[in-house]
Parts: sequence; C-alpha cells; structure tokens
Amino acid sequence: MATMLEVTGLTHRYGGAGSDHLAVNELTFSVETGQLACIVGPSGCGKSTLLRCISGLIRPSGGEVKLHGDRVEGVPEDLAVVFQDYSRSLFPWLSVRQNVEFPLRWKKLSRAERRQRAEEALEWVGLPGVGGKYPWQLSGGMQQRVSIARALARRPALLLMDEPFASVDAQTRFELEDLLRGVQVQNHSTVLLVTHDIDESVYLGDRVLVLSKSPASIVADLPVNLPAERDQIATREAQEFVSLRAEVARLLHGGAPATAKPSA
Ligand SMILES: Nc1ncnc2c1ncn2[C@@H]1O[C@H](COP(=O)(O)OP(=O)(O)OP(=O)(O)O)[C@@H](O)[C@H]1O
Repeated sequence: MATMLEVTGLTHRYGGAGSDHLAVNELTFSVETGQLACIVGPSGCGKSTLLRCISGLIRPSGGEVKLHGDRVEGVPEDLAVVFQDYSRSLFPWLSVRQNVEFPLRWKKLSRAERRQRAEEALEWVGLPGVGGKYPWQLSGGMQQRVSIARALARRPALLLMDEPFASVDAQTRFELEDLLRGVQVQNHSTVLLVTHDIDESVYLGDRVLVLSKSPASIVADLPVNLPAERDQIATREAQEFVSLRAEVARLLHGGAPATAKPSA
C-alpha cells in the first residue's frame, strides 16, 4: 500500500512575548493510502497543534511533513480539514449547496461540475435535497454533515478531522461515526482523525496512535483488528474492542505499551 502521509521528527514550539511552550516533540509516523488512522491523546497534549502543522496552517519548528511524497509548505491543494466547531466553519449567508461548492471555486471545474460534485457529496452524507437551505435552518448534526460534505466534495488526498464529533449529542455522534466509516470505506479515503475519546478512536480507527501528555510524543501505535464494517452495539461488545480500549486507557494513564520489554 502506498504511503499518503509521512511525518518525520515533527516538533513545534510556541514562542513569542514572554512565552515558550513545547507543544509537539519529535513525532514520527506515517499513514497509508485508504487508511483511517485515529490519534488519541489527553486534553491539551498538542493534538490540534499537530494537525495544524500537518495541514500547513503553521510551520513546524522542526521536522517535516510529506503528503504523497511532496513536502508540505503551506496548505496543500488536495487536503481538507473538518473542525469541531461546525457553527463557525460554515458561512451562514450562503446556502448549504453554496457552502459545499465554495472550496471548488479554486478548482478548474465548470459550474455544472461544481454543482454535481456538491450534490454527490451531500448524498454521501445523507443530506440529498437540502442544498437550498441555509446552515442555520439545520440541526447541529446536520451542519456537521455539511462540513464533512464540503471536505469530501474536494476529493482530498487526505482528510484531517479535529475532534469532529465533540460538539454533538451522543446519538448524533454515533450516526456521524457510522457515516464517516461508511463514506471512508466506500471512497477508500485516507483520514487522520484526532480525538480525546478512547472509545471513538477504537471504534473508528484501522489504527490508533496514542499520544503522551504535553508535549505530545507517540506512546503506542496500535492496529485495530476489527472487521471493516462496524456496528455501534456488536463492535463495542467484541473482545478486540474491549481489550483495545482498556490498553489505550492504560497508556493514556501513563502505562507502558503491553509489548514493551522491561528495562534492565
Ligand atoms: N497559538 C498558541 N500560542 C501559544 N500556545 C499555544 C497556542 N496554541 C496552543 N498552545 C498551547 O499548546 C498546548 C497544546 O495545545 P493544543 O490545542 O494543540 O492541544 P490539544 O491536545 O488539541 O487540546 P484539546 O484537547 O484541549 O483540544 C497547550 O498547552 C496550549 O495552551
């Protein structure tokens, strides 16, 4: 399988007037094409900083990020980000369709192609026929579906998601998790999703990267050996799910990886 994302020795230090804070420390990992990798870490450990560096929104203090072999310098054309706060990421004065089409304006597409891609993406997220509405006419969960549709309409090489379901109620969260897995498997998308929710990381991921407390470094990189098709009840009862979530919880509380040999 080809490598989509390569992060090598990534370090970021926030500096400036009287402050100096090491947020991310020497992170090295890669994500294969078509994989859904979850990063789980404690609150404030540096997860958003890591995603901002990967997306080219901030220049890391050290190390490098490569997207399909090209070094990331600035926001790459074929990358999309979904943030936690859908209410601030959708334009309230544009219709749902116009919101989804918005980033396509910079692609060499005809108006008809833009419209067709937007409608297709809205269908993927289960919102056909709402293109003419405004975001504020939709529920929070529907607005986050629109944000996901907007990201998918660009057909990004890599989709980055920063706590995308943290602002919705539990039932909607389950629905959105299933929607994401379904769309990801169907489109063979490459996704890197950051969360502080252990269950979510195991339920969604093909793989879970566990981060340490601040400054973020990688404590473990765990494969998730669950079937590609997940179910909110049966998957959460599966032995693999139960033991993996316990392992992640242990690691987040400072335990050593189960495979680590005791030091001499
Ligand atoms: N622009 C900034 N300038 C200075 N320090 C910052 C800045 N952004 C974040 N930090 C600090 O870097 C550390 C990591 O923040 P970051 O938002 O990346 O963590 P996080 O794991 O995403 O947090 P949370 O789980 O609460 O969303 C925090 O201590 C934060 O205060």
